[in-house]
Amino acid sequence: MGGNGFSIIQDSAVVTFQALHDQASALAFALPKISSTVVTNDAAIEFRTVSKVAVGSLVAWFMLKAFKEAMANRRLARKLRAQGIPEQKLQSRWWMLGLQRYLVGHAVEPSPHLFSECRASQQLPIIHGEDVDGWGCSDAPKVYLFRLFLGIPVVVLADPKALHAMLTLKSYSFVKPTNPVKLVSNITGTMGMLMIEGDVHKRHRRIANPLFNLKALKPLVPAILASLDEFFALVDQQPASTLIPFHELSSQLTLNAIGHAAMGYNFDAFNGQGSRVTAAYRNMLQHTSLTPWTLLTLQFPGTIGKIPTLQSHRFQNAFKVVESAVKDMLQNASKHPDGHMLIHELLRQNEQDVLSEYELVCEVRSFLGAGHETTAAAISSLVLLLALHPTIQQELHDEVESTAVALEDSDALAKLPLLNKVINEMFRLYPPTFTTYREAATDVTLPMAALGAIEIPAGTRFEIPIRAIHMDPSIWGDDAAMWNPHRWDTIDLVHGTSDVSANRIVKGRRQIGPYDFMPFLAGPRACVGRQFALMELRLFLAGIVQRYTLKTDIKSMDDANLTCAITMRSTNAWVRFEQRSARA
Ligand code: HEM
Repeated sequence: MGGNGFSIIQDSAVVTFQALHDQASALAFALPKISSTVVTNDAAIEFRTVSKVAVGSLVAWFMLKAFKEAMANRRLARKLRAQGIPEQKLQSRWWMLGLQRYLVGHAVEPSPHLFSECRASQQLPIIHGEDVDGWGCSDAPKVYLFRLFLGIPVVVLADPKALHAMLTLKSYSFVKPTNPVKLVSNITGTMGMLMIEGDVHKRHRRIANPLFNLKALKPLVPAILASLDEFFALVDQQPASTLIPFHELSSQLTLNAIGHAAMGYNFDAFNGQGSRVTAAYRNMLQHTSLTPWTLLTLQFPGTIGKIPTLQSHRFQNAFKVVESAVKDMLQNASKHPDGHMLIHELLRQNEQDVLSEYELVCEVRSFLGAGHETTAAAISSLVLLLALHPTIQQELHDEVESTAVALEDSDALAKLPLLNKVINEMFRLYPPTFTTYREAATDVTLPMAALGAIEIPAGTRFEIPIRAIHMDPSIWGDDAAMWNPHRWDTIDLVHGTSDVSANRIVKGRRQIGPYDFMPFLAGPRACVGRQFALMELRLFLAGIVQRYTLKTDIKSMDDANLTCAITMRSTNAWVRFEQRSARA
């Protein structure tokens, strides 16, 4: 769409909007006069007039506001484009003069950005310059922008140098944007680490970091294994040929595990409806799925967000149940000052009351929320992938058996090479956190490998397309889309430097930088629970392949029905768990 075309539209639209607004304002001023004179004559006519004026004023006010916002977004996008950031082309050409871009962005198109599944395969070509103006595949700057409603520009950023600046060097200059944060705060409360920024975040992180070092985590192993045993007991009740919906059971397994290991709490998730808190969690997670209604409530919290629905009523109830259970957990933990669960360590670290009672509640809710769905998604993908790759599954079984590692020995498990490669390769292609978002808190300069220093105005939104980066052939080679744990035989994870692309292959080994592989993100806001998650996944996976042969009827991960809300996960992980000893 040419710039002139838009100017014409803009000018005539300004006139129209302004006229509407003026008319509405004039009518609104006239309103008292109209009411006083007409009241005795014809009440019905008066009511109709008043209603029309009220509705007209409201529409005019709303349109003017929307128009102003669309214009501000247009100016921002223009500023970004002027510095070389390309814009994704609109697919559809049927809206006059490209007005679509300024009203609904890419929302009405088959676009990688709203409801489409897990995005990477659609985002990748654009990162490489397809469907953007002026760039070819080889010299594409690994950054582009697309539009949301009212033309809000969102910069999709895969440039490692810029990611280094955004996530590490200037991490507090980029905050989490309001809408995704609101969605997550439904689960974690407003003062958990995922939500907070700046000095408040630093204060929380100082208290939380020691909870997740290896010394503090080791005592949790027996509790995690107890949850695995509960899972085994459940599976062993079924005939070996039963297909088990592991996409559901994985959530119950990880909820029990984090309950036992971190909070000393029994969620009893395998037991039918489970405890009230388990049911409440289920309700709350439903509330965070990205339905069009949820998106509208997030976009317009003061109006649509306030409309009471059955779902919001259920959510409020669930919220109260979880809140009061977490308070009980904290109260019980305070009676055992020498306890060795995460919650005891949290209270010990907070002896000086650095965190208020509400902040503590939010942190516990964050650990429960952030710690169970992500790990459930990961173990669900792992089990399905092994069922789909019987040779790797057998190799892994042999590794666990031949080294005779006791599951209790988390240090020895951490050293099993294939176990770690299988987990890494799952995180590469099926990262539970498949994408994340940031917003510039202030005007800030962002260095980019291909474009130099870019001036970023405050309020600019960013998407970090984690999964697309993990699938980029220019990073991982031509077989990037293939699930192959043995690729890690010749990979070096390079730390501390942002860009290794110039020297990608060194002595036959592929160099992967910290911003090429980010299942837990990077920098000061990377996942605090990373070591806990890895320990849990190693225990689960080693325990499961030691005991069972995994089989499935689906043919590939394409049939796994990956869905994306806060996490990306399979909703079709039907797997047979055949006991190895029973088979022999
Ligand atoms: C497979 C499992 C997990 C994955 C893939 C994962 C991934 C992530 C990612 C990508 C982030 C950064 C999000 C962002 O800033 O945009 C994050 C943050 C966080 N994660 Fe995890 N996570 C996992 C498990 C856990 C566990 C087990 C816990 C706690 C018990 C946890 C607690 C947190 C917290 C509190 C944050 C916020 C950190 C901060 O902002 O300082 N996560 N996680």
